[in-house]
Amino acid sequence: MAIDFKEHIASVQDFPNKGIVFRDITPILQDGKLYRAATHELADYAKSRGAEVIVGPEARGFIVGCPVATELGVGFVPARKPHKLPREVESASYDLEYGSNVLEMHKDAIKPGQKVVICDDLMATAGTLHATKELIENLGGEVVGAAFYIELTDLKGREQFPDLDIYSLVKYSDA
Ligand SMILES: O=P(O)(O)OC[C@H]1O[C@H](OP(=O)(O)OP(=O)(O)O)[C@H](O)[C@@H]1O
Ligand SMILES: Nc1ncnc2[nH]cnc12
Repeated sequence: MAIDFKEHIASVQDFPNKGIVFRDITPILQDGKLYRAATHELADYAKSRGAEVIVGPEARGFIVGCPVATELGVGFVPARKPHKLPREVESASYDLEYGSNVLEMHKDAIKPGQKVVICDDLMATAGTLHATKELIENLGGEVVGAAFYIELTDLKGREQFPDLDIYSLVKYSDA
């Protein structure tokens, strides 16, 4: 029977700021069967999109994206918060549901024409997706899909990317 991942996501009112309902995936991660099942779902999706590399934004995108990459036997590229990567970087900034974000990738992280699937735990405003996609495209990669455990549909992130294939395991309409 299909797993209802929503049953295993904790909703925390007013975290980190008043008015935000934080969707916490740690109950999935701490259960080996659930983490593996969620990984398999995203890996099947990424395979169907022809992913040659997985990109994950720091930090939860590492937790979600790394096992997908190893499952498929493709590389993983981190999009990191500023001043963490030691060599020449490409940078992009964007606003979040709370706060703002700058992400960086090594300039040689993506080969021109490489097909990339972005993996992260959650899409809210899609600011992180925007910044990550921009970085990949500036480096010559092709973003062939984006995969999330959770999509907050009221924030209309998906509508900002009419040409991008977006996959999510669960959706919440009350952001
Ligand atoms: O769609 P958006 O509005 O951009 O929000 C989604 C992003 O916010 C969270 O990351 P956060 O920046 O809080 O960092 P973390 O993974 O280090 O907790 C989450 O993991 C996504 O990357
Ligand atoms: N509501 C939310 N819950 C968890 N992570 C988030 N990142 C941005 N918005 C979030």
